[in-house]
Amino acid sequence: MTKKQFKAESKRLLEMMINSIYSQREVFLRELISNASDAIDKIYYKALTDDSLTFNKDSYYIKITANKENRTLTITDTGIGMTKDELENNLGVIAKSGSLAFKKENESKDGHDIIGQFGVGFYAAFMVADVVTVISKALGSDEAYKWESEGAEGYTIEPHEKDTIGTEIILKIKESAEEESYDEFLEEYTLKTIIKKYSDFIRYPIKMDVSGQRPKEGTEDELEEYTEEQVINSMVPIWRKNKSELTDEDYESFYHEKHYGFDKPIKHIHINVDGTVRYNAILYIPGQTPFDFYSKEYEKGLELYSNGVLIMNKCAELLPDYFSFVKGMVDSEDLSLNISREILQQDRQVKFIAKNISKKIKNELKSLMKNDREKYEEFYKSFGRQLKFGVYNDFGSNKELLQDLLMFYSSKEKKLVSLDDYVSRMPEDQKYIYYATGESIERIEKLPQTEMVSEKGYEILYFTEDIDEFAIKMLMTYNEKEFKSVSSGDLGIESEEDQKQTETEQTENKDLFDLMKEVLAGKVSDVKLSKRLKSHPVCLSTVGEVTIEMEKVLSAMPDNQNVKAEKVLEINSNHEVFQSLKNAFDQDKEKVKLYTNLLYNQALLIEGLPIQDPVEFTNDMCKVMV
Ligand SMILES: Nc1ncnc2c1ncn2[C@@H]1O[C@H](COP(=O)(O)OP(=O)(O)OP(=O)(O)O)[C@@H](O)[C@H]1O
Repeated sequence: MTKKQFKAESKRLLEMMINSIYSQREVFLRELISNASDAIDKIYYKALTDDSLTFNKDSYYIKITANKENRTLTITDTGIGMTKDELENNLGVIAKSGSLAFKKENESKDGHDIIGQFGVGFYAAFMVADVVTVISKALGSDEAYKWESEGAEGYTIEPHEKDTIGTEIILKIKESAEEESYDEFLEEYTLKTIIKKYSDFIRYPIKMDVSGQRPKEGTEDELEEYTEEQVINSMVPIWRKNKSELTDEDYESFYHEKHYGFDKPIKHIHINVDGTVRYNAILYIPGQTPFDFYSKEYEKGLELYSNGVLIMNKCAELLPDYFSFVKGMVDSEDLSLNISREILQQDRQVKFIAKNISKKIKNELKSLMKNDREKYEEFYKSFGRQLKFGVYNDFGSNKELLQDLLMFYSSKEKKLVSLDDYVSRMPEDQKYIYYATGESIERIEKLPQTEMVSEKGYEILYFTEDIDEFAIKMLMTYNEKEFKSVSSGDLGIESEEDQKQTETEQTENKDLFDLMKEVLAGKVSDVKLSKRLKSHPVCLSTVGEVTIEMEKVLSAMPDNQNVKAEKVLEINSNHEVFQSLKNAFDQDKEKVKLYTNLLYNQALLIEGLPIQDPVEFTNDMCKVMV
């Protein structure tokens, strides 16, 4: 059986190419500049093996010239040029990439990597031009040729005059129609912006005649128009430079130039990886929280370059959510791009890079915490919350990675401490990592529940953010030490003797407590004596997973599921109030009810919880007074 070749309707194919590959028209310039850069690179490669050729970088350039009157935009390069055959084969055959073939023949050895690979970029010119004219003279040839096409209808090739080696591409820019304007592609400002955006790091100068006004010599206040040739691109990407050549100021200016932020970054991280997937990255930890950081509008991501050409403004896949504050860029030669160079067809390499980057950021933050605590605290104030969310999210799958970066306010140190700081100085007899939750440090300091733990000399971590307790619940332990809320039923501190005594007193007063429980039915699950309280008469503790702070957070959520903490009212057996309760129980049961309600409401207030019936509470207070 003979195999038949597929045929393509080339006219339709070209139309499809022109209209459906790129989502933004402006990338036509990126494609043509990349081709010009490839063409110069090819001379460079040839010079490596051909002694008769010398490659003097300074004599190679790309020039962009706009002519508003004729509506032409010309891209001139001093690259390798094309012979008649090459014009036919490369520009006359869709999806034929002379550059890819060249690349295969000349394996890249030193980072000069050819950009073109699909053989389609050139046709992007037809998105903005009615007619495309290519005049080219190939290296080593005496003849030049003109290739011309109006798009789908085909093309012509004829001999042409051209003195120098290289290629000139003349685009006859489309007339603007009602809703579609093409005029901007003849505007100096727009062209400059597009060049800066996509082709800033093309390694050859991209020149343009730029006009402006300047004070006229010999006059006081007269201005004169001038036009001068300027190089628009920065050329050498800072990320390809040697770290030792770069100063902090260099990194800072790059941060500002790229508009990553207006602030002064806390830290930069420069990564050069030459492994299975080669990439360079410059990452920044911003100095200030972006104003929209904790809102839905904030978009995370890093700039993604392939060989110095911008592919994506914000590649979200490169950053995990917990490091979403990181700014910067990644450049890799090893990305699998799709033909529009816009989205990645398979993101194996991106995943690999993302994983590496994450590890690197973590290590850098860890060393910042160790070596420059003050700076780390500054960072933590801005983005610590995001790290805690990171511990909590995704069912805690990143907790191992992030736990060392967490910090909380310490009751003893009166400043932020890490979990490692805490655990490493725990006394031998201390079983748990204690924490207390509340709205503010001042409020927590006054919590009755902290009394016993503090008296024992143990350090307490203060949790003042909504997310804190949730993150810690996800963590469960740190260095095999369990976390314990000072409000939890069993603090693991009470001596056996104390416990026995409490149990005895509890049994002796069983009827009193039963009555109090009856009064508070549905509000608390138990009423009991407490040894944790020193000077305060009452407090609330909780049983089970949901704590009072968690209840508060959950009830403030839009999809409030009415989750309640199981509360226990604890009474200080050494407080005079307990004696009053006992007396009331013997003499006047109504008074027990009154006192019980008062004490319960007081406990709620201490916890920052609302009182169900404030009027009744104030009436009860009055009853005690009169
Ligand atoms: N300015 C130029 N100088 C020399 N050769 C060129 C020039 N522009 C295009 N070519 C040749 O034409 C071929 C096709 O260009 P085109 O832009 O369509 O694809 P590409 O650059 O190979 O791949 P991609 O679609 O990935 O950009 C190139 O591979 C190159 O051989």
